Amino acid sequence: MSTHAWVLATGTARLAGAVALARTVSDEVTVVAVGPGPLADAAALAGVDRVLRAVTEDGQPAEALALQVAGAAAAAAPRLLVSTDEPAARALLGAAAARTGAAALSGVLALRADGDALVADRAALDGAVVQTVSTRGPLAAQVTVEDLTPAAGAAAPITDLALAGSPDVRVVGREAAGTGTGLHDAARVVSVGRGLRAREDLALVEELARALGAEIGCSMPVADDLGWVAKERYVGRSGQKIAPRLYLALGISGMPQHLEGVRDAKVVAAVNTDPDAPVFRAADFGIVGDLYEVVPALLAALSE
Ligand SMILES: Cc1cc2nc3c(=O)[nH]c(=O)nc-3n(C[C@H](O)[C@H](O)[C@H](O)COP(=O)(O)OP(=O)(O)OC[C@H]3O[C@@H](n4cnc5c(N)ncnc54)[C@H](O)[C@@H]3O)c2cc1C
Repeated sequence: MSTHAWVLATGTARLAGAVALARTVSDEVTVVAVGPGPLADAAALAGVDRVLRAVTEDGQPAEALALQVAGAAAAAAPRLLVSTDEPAARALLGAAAARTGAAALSGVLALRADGDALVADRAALDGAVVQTVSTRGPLAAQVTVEDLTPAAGAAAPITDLALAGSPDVRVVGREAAGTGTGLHDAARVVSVGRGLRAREDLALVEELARALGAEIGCSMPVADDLGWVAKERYVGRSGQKIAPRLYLALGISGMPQHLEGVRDAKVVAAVNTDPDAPVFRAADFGIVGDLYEVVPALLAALSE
């Protein structure tokens, strides 16, 4: 099956991975680069056949062009539309899916052709299940991929995407968000999950963080459901994406949504009582054990 794909890009993070995934079922892959002008130049190096450039005006968020990009998608009618997990790219994908009538799927891990159908494997139920979804119609896939370094090659040609109008939407203010957690600059992060039994036990984790000169992070439920740690500190797909030199996960199961936040960490270490916890598959170092025993032992070792 020959399938023309459009990859909607508002940044370059994981773009080459998204292009490579689109290519598994497509002979021709076009990146639609929606953002400041230089984005298209970077996208042209992502292993793509051509780039359509939709330049945002000064201070205009990429999502402001969602209807215009969706209109262009409807005119080109690609069989496959793809975005990474970047929030702005997902907004563009949703608009394009609605306009083109494509079936929208999130968390797509792999694609293949089966006769005239496109078949997607996608993560469901918090990543506990991989669903296989098939469609004979157009597909709009938000893909969950690793970052790739594209093979060196010539830059793809860039042409301007003709857009009907430019919406009057501008960023009119900008200030640092949240409480300035320091997570983004931290060389070390000690992060805690639902393996922690009580709020007061956070003191133990904080003591370890102090001893390591680390910032505190957590899984989503610890911040969102339990409210034990500030929401600005939860790590993952819908939380903070961080790149410390050391990420120490204490009592965190390691669901894909959490691990997406530490894809760029240099070293991931995990402590979990369950030897089959998914976190160990992503960890460079792991201790199968009770954090209530391992953390005091680490503190004792650090004080020696
Ligand atoms: C759309 C969507 C977006 C999401 N975004 C995020 C996100 O951004 N960030 C995020 O974190 N989650 C996110 N989630 C939720 C995610 O799927 C998981 O549910 C969540 O990460 C689980 O948190 P946890 O690991 O702390 O808890 P659990 O999954 O309950 O794991 C607790 C772990 O602690 C271990 N444990 C228990 N006791 C001990 C002990 N004494 N010592 C050591 N280990 C122990 C257990 O073996 C278990 O592995 C999202 C989910 C969805 C659907």
